[in-house]
Amino acid sequence: MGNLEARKLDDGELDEFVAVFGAAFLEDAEEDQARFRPAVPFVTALGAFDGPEMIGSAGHYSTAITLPGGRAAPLGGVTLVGVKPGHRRRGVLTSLMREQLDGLRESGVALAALYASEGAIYGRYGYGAATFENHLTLPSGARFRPDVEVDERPVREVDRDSAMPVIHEQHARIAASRIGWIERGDGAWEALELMRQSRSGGVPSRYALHPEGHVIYRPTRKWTERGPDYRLEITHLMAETPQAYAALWRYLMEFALVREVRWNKAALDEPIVRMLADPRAAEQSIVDGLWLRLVDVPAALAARETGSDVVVEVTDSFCEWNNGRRRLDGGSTTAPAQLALDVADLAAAYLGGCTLHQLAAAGRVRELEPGALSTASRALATDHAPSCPDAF
Ligand SMILES: CC(=O)SCCNC(=O)CCNC(=O)[C@H](O)C(C)(C)COP(=O)(O)OP(=O)(O)OC[C@H]1O[C@@H](n2cnc3c(N)ncnc32)[C@H](O)[C@@H]1OP(=O)(O)O
Repeated sequence: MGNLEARKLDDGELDEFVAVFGAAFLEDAEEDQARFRPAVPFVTALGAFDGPEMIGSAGHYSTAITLPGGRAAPLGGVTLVGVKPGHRRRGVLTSLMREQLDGLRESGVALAALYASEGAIYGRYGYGAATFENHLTLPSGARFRPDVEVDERPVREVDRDSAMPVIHEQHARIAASRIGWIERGDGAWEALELMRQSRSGGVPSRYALHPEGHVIYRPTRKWTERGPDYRLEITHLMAETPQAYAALWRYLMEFALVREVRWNKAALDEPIVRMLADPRAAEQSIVDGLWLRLVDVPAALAARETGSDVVVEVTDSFCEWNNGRRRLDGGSTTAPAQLALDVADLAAAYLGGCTLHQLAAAGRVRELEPGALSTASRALATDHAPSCPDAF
């Protein structure tokens, strides 16, 4: 490899950026343009170059994420990362991560997050798995417990143009109380939706509205010798009350022809599981969701409002400006450290997706002063499991 350089791209380079990302994912060149191009104007696009040839891509959206306590903090939503085949394992991704994290820090963004194509890639850059996704499957017709209250106002199917303004409003209201939810700015929703549609073979979404909630889903139609074997795949389901939530689920579970309802973005503590007369009816499988990076540890801790003065020794080999002792409330200190951990593990516990106790049990947090682990673990724990309904 000649001179490796990673830098911000200008508008004239964006088609090539998409082509590089497409090549990394072994996509068809023309289809890539159609799929991913609409998302590109919303990202800060970086390219890695070997001489004049662009060989790597990485982008990030400027967005915000809801933190425990309800505050929304600016977030770099990292996406479109790829390195062309033939140029891998020579540090190209590392150069892009370097450029991106330096840039985010310079622009004062304390948090970055991404969805990882493979789980072993991003820990080395200080990302920790901060939310988990519950891949949920329910058989059609599964019954609620008798005490579940359903808001009986009707759920109605509407077209996309009628649905989107209502969905935007409901999302904005609900997001403030959901840890891990990402702000949806102008246009970003449409871009994400296009990308998602392309991943599901182009099947268009259907939209069903309740006065206090909505569901976006796609049907898979299948017939067997024994009859219909349809499946509904939820992409978004959100409700402002438990009763509206129950109404949406009942709507989905009473569909004719359908055998199964699936949702790959349910939360770990998704209420539907506890609403069922037979909780075993729900099949659940858990995978990592959003990976989080504390770009600026003191600023990230201050935004999180832990209210804890436990002193942690943070190690960060990729962003060395974060190395050192901090109070959990973000304040600086000269007091001795009570806990020691890597920045990726602090990120894993930051939204409440796992506890410091769980990390310590895996040998990933060291308690330096007796009692400090419990105090700190409680300070970061949350009432609800963080989740993120979006993929980007
Ligand atoms: C947020 C997103 O967009 S996720 C999408 C990520 N993109 C993809 O998965 C597309 C297909 N894959 C690729 O394009 C590339 O293989 C990438 C981007 C994953 C890695 O790019 P590379 O330029 O090969 O990575 P680079 O050479 O900088 O590797 C740095 C380190 O990560 C390791 N690494 C890279 N990829 C992987 C992997 N898939 N699994 C485990 N380790 C990995 C390397 O071994 C290296 O380790 P070392 O520092 O100990 O030697």
